[in-house]
Order: sequence, then C-alpha cells, then structure tokens
Amino acid sequence: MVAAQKINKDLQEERDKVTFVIEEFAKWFYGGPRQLHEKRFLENYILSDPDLQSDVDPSYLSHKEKYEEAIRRVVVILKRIDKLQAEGHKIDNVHKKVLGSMIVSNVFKEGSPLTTHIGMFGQALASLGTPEQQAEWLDRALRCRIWGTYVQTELGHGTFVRGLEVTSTYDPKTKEFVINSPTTTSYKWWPGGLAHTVNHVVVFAQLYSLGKHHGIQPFIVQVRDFETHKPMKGIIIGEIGTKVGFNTVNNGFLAFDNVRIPLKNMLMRNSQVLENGEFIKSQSPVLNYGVMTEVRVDIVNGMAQHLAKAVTIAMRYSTVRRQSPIDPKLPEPKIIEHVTQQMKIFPAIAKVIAIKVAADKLYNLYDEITAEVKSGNLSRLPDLHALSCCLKVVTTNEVAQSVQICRLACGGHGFLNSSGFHDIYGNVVAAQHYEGENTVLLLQTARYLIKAWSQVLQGKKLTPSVEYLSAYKSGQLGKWKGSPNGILTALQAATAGQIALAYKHLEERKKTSSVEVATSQTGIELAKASELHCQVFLLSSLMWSVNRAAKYFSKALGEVFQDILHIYAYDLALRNLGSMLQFVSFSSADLEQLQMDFEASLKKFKNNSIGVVDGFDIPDSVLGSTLGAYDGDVYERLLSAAKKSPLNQEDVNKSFDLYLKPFIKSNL
Ligand SMILES: CCCCCCCCCCCCCCCCCC(=O)SCCNC(=O)CCNC(=O)[C@H](O)C(C)(C)COP(=O)(O)OP(=O)(O)OC[C@H]1O[C@@H](n2cnc3c(N)ncnc32)[C@H](O)[C@@H]1OP(=O)(O)O
Ligand SMILES: Cc1cc2nc3c(=O)[nH]c(=O)nc-3n(C[C@H](O)[C@H](O)[C@H](O)COP(=O)(O)OP(=O)(O)OC[C@H]3O[C@@H](n4cnc5c(N)ncnc54)[C@H](O)[C@@H]3O)c2cc1C
Repeated sequence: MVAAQKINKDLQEERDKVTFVIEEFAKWFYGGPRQLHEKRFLENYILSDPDLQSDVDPSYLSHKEKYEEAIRRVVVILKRIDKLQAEGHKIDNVHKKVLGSMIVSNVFKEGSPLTTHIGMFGQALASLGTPEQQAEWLDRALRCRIWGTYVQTELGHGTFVRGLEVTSTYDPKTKEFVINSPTTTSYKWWPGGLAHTVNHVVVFAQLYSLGKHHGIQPFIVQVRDFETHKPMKGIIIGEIGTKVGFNTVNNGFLAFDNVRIPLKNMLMRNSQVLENGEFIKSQSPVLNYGVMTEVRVDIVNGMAQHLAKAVTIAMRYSTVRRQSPIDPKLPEPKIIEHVTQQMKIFPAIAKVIAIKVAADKLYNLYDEITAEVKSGNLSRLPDLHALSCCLKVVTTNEVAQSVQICRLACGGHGFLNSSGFHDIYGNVVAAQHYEGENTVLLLQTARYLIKAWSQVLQGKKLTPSVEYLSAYKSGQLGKWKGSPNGILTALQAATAGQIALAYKHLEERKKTSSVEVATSQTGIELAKASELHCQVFLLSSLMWSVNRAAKYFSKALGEVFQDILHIYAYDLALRNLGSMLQFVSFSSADLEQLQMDFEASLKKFKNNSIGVVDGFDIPDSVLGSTLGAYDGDVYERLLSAAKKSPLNQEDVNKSFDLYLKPFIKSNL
C-alpha cells in the first residue's frame, strides 16, 4: 500500500500476523476489483490537486470563513472532474462518486454545501420530473451547471409532511402557480446548500387548483439570479445558524412572497395540472416520497463507511499505543492486548461488515422495486419502505454509539479534533435527525409488521423478510442454541413475540379508541418490535453473505468472515438478552457459555483485526486522523498538528497585555 513509508514497529509486528490476503478482502469490500481500482484512481486523481493541499485546518476558521473555504474546495473539485472528463476518462455518475462519497470526507470535514444537490436535487428531477422537464434541468444539474436542493421541511413541520403550510395556487389566467408562505411556521427550514449556495430548489407545497386542494406536490423554483446570485423577486432566504456538526452544509431557510412560476415548473411525472386547471391524480400519493426512500438507502451505506473510518483509527491507535502492564514482569503492552479494549473495537469492526452487507442487499431490493414501480407495479413498495426505514434508524443509532466507543477507546487523544472522531460523529448524528426522525421511522416499519402479523393469523403466505413470523406462530422458534444460527432464531422468536404482544395490546385498545389513537398508545412496543426486526435482518444478511463467501473466497478469508460473524452474533445476543429472555428459554449455564464464547471469539479474531481495517482501504488523505494513519506515527503527528494551532504562532498572546497583566498589576 505505502511501500516507502517507515511503519511503526508494533503495527508492523501485528500486520505480520495477519493470515489472509488483505487485497482480496478489499476487493470484496468495494464490490469487486474494478470498483476498488476505480475508487483508488478517483481518490488519487481528485485529492492530489495542488489546490487541495492547503495547510489550512478549517476547524480554526470562523463560521463564515469555513463556508467560503468549502465553496473554494467545491470548485477545485468540480474543475478537477471537468479535467478528468476532458482527458477522456469515462466514469459513470462521476460527480456522485466523488462528491457524494467518502473520497471527499476529509476535504469537507463538516459536510459539503453540495451534499443535497448531489444526493437529492438530481434524484428529485429524475424521479419526479417528466422527460421534458429532465431535458430542461437534469443534465445541467448533473454537470453542476445549476445547483439545487430539496426543500420540504418547514419550521413547524418536518415529520408530518401532509401538514406542510406553503401553498402553490394555480392561476389559469396566466398559466402560473403562485407560491406563498402564509405564516412564520411555514418558513422552509433546514435544506442543505439552501442558504447561499443553490440557485434552484425543488419545493414541496400544498397544491390548490380551481378552488380545490390536491395535497403535497413538487415544484421547481429558481431562487437566485444566475448573474448576480441575488435572491429572485419574492424570495426571502438565509442561513439557520451553527449546528452540532454539518457546519459547512449551508442549511438554510426560505419563504415565498407570492412567487409566480410557470405551469411547466410543477414536476409532473406522477400528478399533473392541465392548462385549464384540471388536476390528474397520480397512481399513489407515496410516489412523491421516492427521493426520501432513496436517500434512506444511501444513508445505510454511508453509515458503514463512517464506522469504517472510526474503527480504522481506533484499531491502529490501539496497536501503536502502549500503556499499563498486564503482567508486572513484562513491558507495558499494546493497549489492544487488554481484553476490554478488544471488546470495544472488534464488535464495531464486525458491525461495519454487517451494515455493508445489509446496505448491498437493500440497494439490490431498491433497484428491483424501483424498476417495478416504473412499470406501474407498486405491490412491493411497502417492503422497501419498511426495510429502508428501520435500517436507516438502527444503523444511524448503532454507528453513533460505536463511533463514541471508538473515540473513548483512544483515551484522551480521542477527544482532540485532530483524531478525526469529532467530525465523523457530527456527520453520523446528523443522520439520526435527518431524512425522517428515528422513532417516527420505526413506527412506519411497525405498520408493516402489524399487517404481516395479521396475515399470519389469517394463515396467509408472507414475503421472505417476515416469513419467520409464521415459523414462530407454528412453534418452530424459541429453543436456545448458542451458535450464530441459534442466536438468529432466538432473535426471530423475540421479535415475533414482541410483534404479537404489540398486536394484542393494539387490538385491546381498539375496542375503546380509534385505530390511530390505539396505534399511538402502543408506540413503545411497536418501536421496539421494529428495532428487533431490523436486527434480525442485519444478522441474517451477514450469515447469508458469510456462507456465500465460503464458496467464492480463499479458505483464509472465509475463516476471517466466520470469526466476524461469531463476534457480531454473540455481541448482538448479549446486548439483546432482555428481549430474548421474554420469549426464549435459557439456563444460567447457557448465558455463562454465551459470555465465554464471545470472549473466545475476540481472542480468535485478534491476529486478523488489523488486516481487516487495512482492508477497508482508507488512505490517510481520506482518513484525516493523527491517530489512525497507516504508518502509526501517532506522537509526531499529534505534536505537528498542535503546532499548527493559530495560538502557537506567537509566543505571547495579546490577551496577556490587554487583560492578564493589568489584572495582576492591580492586585499587587
Ligand atoms: C460526504 C460523505 C458522504 C457519505 C455518504 C453518507 C450518506 C449520504 C446520503 C445523502 C445525504 C443527504 C444529506 C442530508 C439530507 C437530509 C434531507 C432531509 O432530511 S429531506 C426531508 C426528509 N423528511 C422526512 O423524512 C419526513 C419524514 N416523514 C415522512 O416520511 C412521512 O410524512 C410519514 C411517512 C412519517 C407519514 O406520511 P403520511 O403521508 O402521513 O403517511 P402515513 O403514515 O399515513 O402512511 C400512508 C401510507 O404511506 C406509506 N408510506 C409512507 N412513506 C412511504 C415511502 N417513502 N414509500 C412508500 N410508502 C410510504 C405508509 O407506509 C402508509 O402505508 P399504509 O400503511 O397505509 O399501507
Ligand atoms: C442536518 C439536517 C439536515 C437536513 N436537511 C434537510 C433537507 O435537505 N431538506 C429538508 O426538507 N429537510 C431537511 N432536514 C429536516 C429533517 O428531515 C427533519 O428535521 C426530520 O425529518 C425530523 O422532523 P422534525 O424536525 O419535524 O421532528 P419532529 O417530528 O418535530 O420530532 C420531534 C419529536 O417528536 C416525536 N414525534 C413526532 N411525530 C411523532 C409521531 N407521529 N409519533 C411519535 N413521535 C413523534 C419525534 O419522535 C421526536 O422525538 C434536515 C435536518 C437536519 C438535522
């Protein structure tokens, strides 16, 4: 990987113990040799631009300067992509592959102002626009010649999309829509890039035509002038302020003061308004929610990548760092020798792989079902919605927790910005909030599970992802066996049992309340059931993938996958004992054995742990961490990063003469 680099001796010692070929793992992780090659090529090509080599550490800049530096970097990268294309390199979807991926995650530590342009605006045009509308805007958007964002959430409403207040009223006399923000709570609030970056938006508004209301529909609106970048007439626009993270995403607010747009600017792939004002209904109102589903799928994949960065840092640091003798007769060990350190990091490594595998399966399902939807068959849309919602929730929650654990595993140094954890954490926790609040999305999945349970009670056949509910009903699940397969069936029993209980309580409440009120009252149990269902999906996907790997990969790599599966399954079982104990019979000896098996699995994996994180193939230029660099030169990097602090550029800070000295003198 980095031939000429001088590698830390302890790190090299651990690398020498690895039993499998790291390159084989990396090819698997990125989906094949071609994909790995392309990723490496893009990383080198983009990140080697001299204008990205600046010594500026954006964390020392002011809020305004951070934004300006982010835009400078955006343009450097866009020019680099233009150069790449001019040189004849044909890479499909190259803007998304660069600007919507981990490649630029160290260039935009706190997110990019083009994230929603890349991740949502183009998708909205592609999935909600007609061919004519795509001809007008999509190509320019994909080439970044117009910049846009996805404007849905308002100050007063984010979750309950049907409650949005901005109106779009059709005026048949002029063949225009009039877009208006009637209240303070109707201000659009949050969209990425909205404040000072984009010149177009896809905005969601309540449609009125010929005096009738037709629900939430999407419209394209130009918000800034092409030449001056000043807000267009009737557009009130600005930034919403600093945040926990994402500070260079340029999240904005937007209000409309009777803004007129032509009829052709309603995105009409699904519903339509004719010139005379007549409204043609779409096949289903949820078709307008498609972009949200796509982003939820992307988020799951993104979570695996964020966690891969965090575990790479924690693992390499734990190999280089020595502290606290274990055997008093021996020198201080590498901190990874402490079993509690292994307990923190190895399950997080296993989670990267489980989430990556689940994301791959979800992408496949997304592609299949989107193709069906395009041909008018919506029958499997609920499967995709249910799975994408709970996976978005569980992966963002689990990764947020695991990134924290990795940070803590690095002791005090993990708290430094230069370790990289702060920015990874900021990006991950943002995803717990956006694209559907997590509890709300669990409740969406629960709707699906309750329907599935009702089908079980009627003896109907279920789709594969919930087939285990029928097995539970017919008494086939519930016996404890301590293997990964046994843990899967125990979790399935716990999930099915939890769904059955929630169903029972829901039915009881329905006797005295409406279905909506009864559902709301049963929310705690429903959310729990969804979470468990998602864990079933994650474990079963990992098992499927590991078993398949045995056929296609070397014996050595196949064994590593088995070790990872065991760690993942035991850790999951130990964390979900409470739920399983309610529906599965265990003896205390079973539980003691589970703990022993978990500890043995950590020990077995240890020699390959550094190989797996190296196989995540994250170059230093992407990792951006003093603690996690490939060569393990941690202490020199910490010192050199500290020396770059603006406070260290002078021996005495002016605050001494201004405040401290007068104070000391006055007290003499
Ligand atoms: C630089 C490094 C990068 C690394 C990579 C990292 C990853 C990158 C990814 C891109 C990053 C992007 C950056 C951030 C962007 C954030 C953007 C946003 O937040 S944008 C804003 C995001 N905002 C949100 O997410 C808002 C969340 N709220 C909502 O989605 C909805 O309002 C609701 C679903 C909660 C309720 O809706 P309501 O209409 O009241 O519905 P009801 O409940 O009454 O259900 C009616 C029926 O509809 C069904 N159904 C529903 N949805 C869907 C669907 N999608 N499909 C299919 N079906 C669906 C439902 O199941 C039900 O069926 P049934 O049971 O009757 O059969
Ligand atoms: C970093 C970031 C970027 C974003 N980017 C965009 C963007 O580009 N475009 C865009 O349009 N929006 C964007 N958003 C908005 C985001 O999608 C919403 O904030 C999110 O969907 C949550 O909605 P909310 O804020 O209305 O939460 P609320 O619904 O107000 O949630 C508050 C609490 O109420 C609870 N709650 C609400 N409804 C229910 C219910 N039915 N049952 C049980 N509990 C409930 C929730 O669980 C939560 O605990 C972004 C947000 C963030 C943080």
